[in-house]
Amino acid sequence: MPHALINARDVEVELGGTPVLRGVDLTAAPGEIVAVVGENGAGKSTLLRCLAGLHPPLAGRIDVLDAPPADTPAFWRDVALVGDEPAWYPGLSTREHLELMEAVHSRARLTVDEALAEFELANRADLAPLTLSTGQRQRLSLAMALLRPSRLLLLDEPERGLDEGFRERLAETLSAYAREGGAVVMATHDMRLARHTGARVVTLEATP
Ligand SMILES: Nc1ncnc2c1ncn2[C@@H]1O[C@H](COP(=O)(O)OP(=O)(O)OP(=O)(O)O)[C@@H](O)[C@H]1O
Repeated sequence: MPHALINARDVEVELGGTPVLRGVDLTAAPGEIVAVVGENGAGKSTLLRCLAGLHPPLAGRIDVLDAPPADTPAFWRDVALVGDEPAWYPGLSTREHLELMEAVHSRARLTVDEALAEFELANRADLAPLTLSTGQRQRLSLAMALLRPSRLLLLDEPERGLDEGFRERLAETLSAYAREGGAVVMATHDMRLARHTGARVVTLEATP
């Protein structure tokens, strides 16, 4: 098995004094897609936040790209996160949000026009994100994350707001990312999406 990009062992997290994660193990290797599933409140988003260096675990060990994750520019050069909706830049159109990504990241994975086509936003390119539908905004969030180069994609319910047809397309997009050697960890309630990507499924149980 290739050297893991994520190696999390016996992770424990408490929020507001309540245990949320206990004894959680997770690995992800280059080229692998891991689907983290579990009921509402099982701690999927919390685990993703830990992997993104946004919340330190109380106990256990998390290595992402061979070091504990840290909310630093160096870390984010290799890691792309799609979680809650981003803060949209006032005055910038859909196309300009993608152009911004292209401008600040050398070696973009997609051109702006390719991203607009792949995420089916070409006919919305000149609109402000806040005038897009929920699913269209989610596609823009995903397009911004997939346009920039990364080795690891962390996705919190990427299916949020997406119609059935686009979910199938997303499965192909994520599979292609993994074939290029990237790793994907996604929290999801969509078992079809997990199946279509060939993801390894990790189930979190809610802590009692
Ligand atoms: N700041 C907080 N203080 C106390 N408890 C919290 C806090 N934030 C989250 N929690 C609790 O942690 C648990 C895990 O939340 P989390 O959002 O990680 O679950 P999830 O598996 O992603 O759920 P969902 O499927 O609904 O998105 C929940 O029971 C939630 O109420």
